[in-house]
Amino acid sequence: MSEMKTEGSMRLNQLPEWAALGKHHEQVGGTTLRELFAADPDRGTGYALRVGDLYLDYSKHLVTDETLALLRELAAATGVAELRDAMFRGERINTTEDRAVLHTALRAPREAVIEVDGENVVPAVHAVLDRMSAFADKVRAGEWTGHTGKPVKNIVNIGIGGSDLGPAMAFEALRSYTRRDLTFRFVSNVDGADLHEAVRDLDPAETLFIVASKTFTTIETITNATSARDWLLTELRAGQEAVARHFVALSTNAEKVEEFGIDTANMFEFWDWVGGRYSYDSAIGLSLMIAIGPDRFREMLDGFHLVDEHFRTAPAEENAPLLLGLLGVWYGAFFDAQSHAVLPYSHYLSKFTAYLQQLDMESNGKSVDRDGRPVDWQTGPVVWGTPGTNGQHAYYQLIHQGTKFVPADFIGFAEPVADLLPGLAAQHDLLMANFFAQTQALAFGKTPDEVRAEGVAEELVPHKTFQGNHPTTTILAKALTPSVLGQLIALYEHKVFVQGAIWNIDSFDQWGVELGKVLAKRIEPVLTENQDQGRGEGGEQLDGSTAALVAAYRSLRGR
Ligand SMILES: O=P(O)(O)OC[C@H]1O[C@H](O)[C@H](O)[C@@H](O)[C@@H]1O
Repeated sequence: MSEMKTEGSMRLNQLPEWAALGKHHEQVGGTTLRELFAADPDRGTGYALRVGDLYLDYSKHLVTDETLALLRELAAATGVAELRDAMFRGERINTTEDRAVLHTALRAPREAVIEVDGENVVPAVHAVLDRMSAFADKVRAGEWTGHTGKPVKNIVNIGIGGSDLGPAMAFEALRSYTRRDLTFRFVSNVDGADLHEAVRDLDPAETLFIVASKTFTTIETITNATSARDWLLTELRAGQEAVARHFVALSTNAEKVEEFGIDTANMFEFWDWVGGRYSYDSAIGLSLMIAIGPDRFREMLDGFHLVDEHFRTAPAEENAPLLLGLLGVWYGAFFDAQSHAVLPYSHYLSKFTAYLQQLDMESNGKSVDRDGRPVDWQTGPVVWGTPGTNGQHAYYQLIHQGTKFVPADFIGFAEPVADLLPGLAAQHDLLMANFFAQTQALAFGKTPDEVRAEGVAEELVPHKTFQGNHPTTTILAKALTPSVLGQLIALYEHKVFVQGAIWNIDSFDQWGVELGKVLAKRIEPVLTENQDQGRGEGGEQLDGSTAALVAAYRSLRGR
């Protein structure tokens, strides 16, 4: 780490490369996309990249060749490539937790050698994948039976954050590849309603709970898992001995798994160098593997690996994660963009943006640099969005005509999924026509003169004018396959990495989630016990607002 360029050295906004971008922005920041396309009619093909199965169009961005060159110089000056190489080498680049960051090892081929503290981790990765495969095959074959001897048919993943969003998102994304005769549910919220709705119509004798938690200390997950165990044992009128057939664990913490009562023979392991939000291609993906089968799961891993290799080796000019990362830095720093929309035109990607929220916002929602100094530049954006075309009839209005500047990614597929009901595939062109039309409208808008030419009354002209100039990336692939999903996720993982490297923040810790956890623990007894309402667990005075809210809650509950 000591050779990292930015550590302890010049701050991002003191770099000459930063100043050069600022000056460049003053010169070209007002240039419109209409002007850029008029100046270069080949922009549509020139500003595009192919990575694996992904076609990535970045022509509708407010950049010129010079902007891109300056941004790449910034990446060079901030040591993005050096930090990337350090990550792939297994160095402890997560400095605040003193950990390596090696989600890329989870999809490395069997013969690869990646060392952490002198030990090659790849054999262990594949050993777990093999165990997962054997288990998934058993469940899929109806050979994994419950306590009463019935084959398991319902799989309920209990986890939260990275131990939920990844498998839940990928299950949804790859639904057409899943075993439709098995039922999959994902429980995350500590609100009992979540587990209630997940199990109320299930036969416990046919239900397998997968308790997914990296730490196995997360209160929501342990609470839900305990309730699930109580439900199962009560319903089956069985004792502790039934647990082994109905509960498996995905974790890095064997001790806690055992403490919970799950036999470590039924535990699928991963490692502290896998961050929660980077973990669904680890053992955390077991529910997905059962759903789509080990072969499809491995295809997905190959998709991830393909983009890992691209990120590691492609020259800066053609490096897609680098490009996407730099574009976000450009808009955050010089256009004051506060948010970034991700708008998939696939219903199967309905959880994709929620997944990216954790990936991006938990990684780059930081305000001190790697040396603990406050940053005085924008870091991670608010990531948001839902699948098209639904958003078009809801919040796109604000993107088109509001006062906010919202760069957006549009993700679409040339083909509908294979198993749609007869006739429904014909709707795909309509979906995609919307997909193309939206980025067109966002980029080029409609001028007042164009509105007038349509005979619109003068007083309505300002209302019907579209300012345009809203930048978008379009990502197009032939179909949403397991490999393509892996490629997409790796693309975003590395984009987030690039931005964190440039902003000089630790993208791999998440201290910001801790305070709320601690306070919830202190407040809980005040809600449930006959305790002085104004005081927390330790007898400390609660702040006025919280004390009043607790009093209102207790009164509503008759306590
Ligand atoms: O997998 P677990 O250890 O249960 O953690 C689940 C989640 O909760 C934590 O609070 C972190 O904010 C997340 O990064 C993590 O994915």
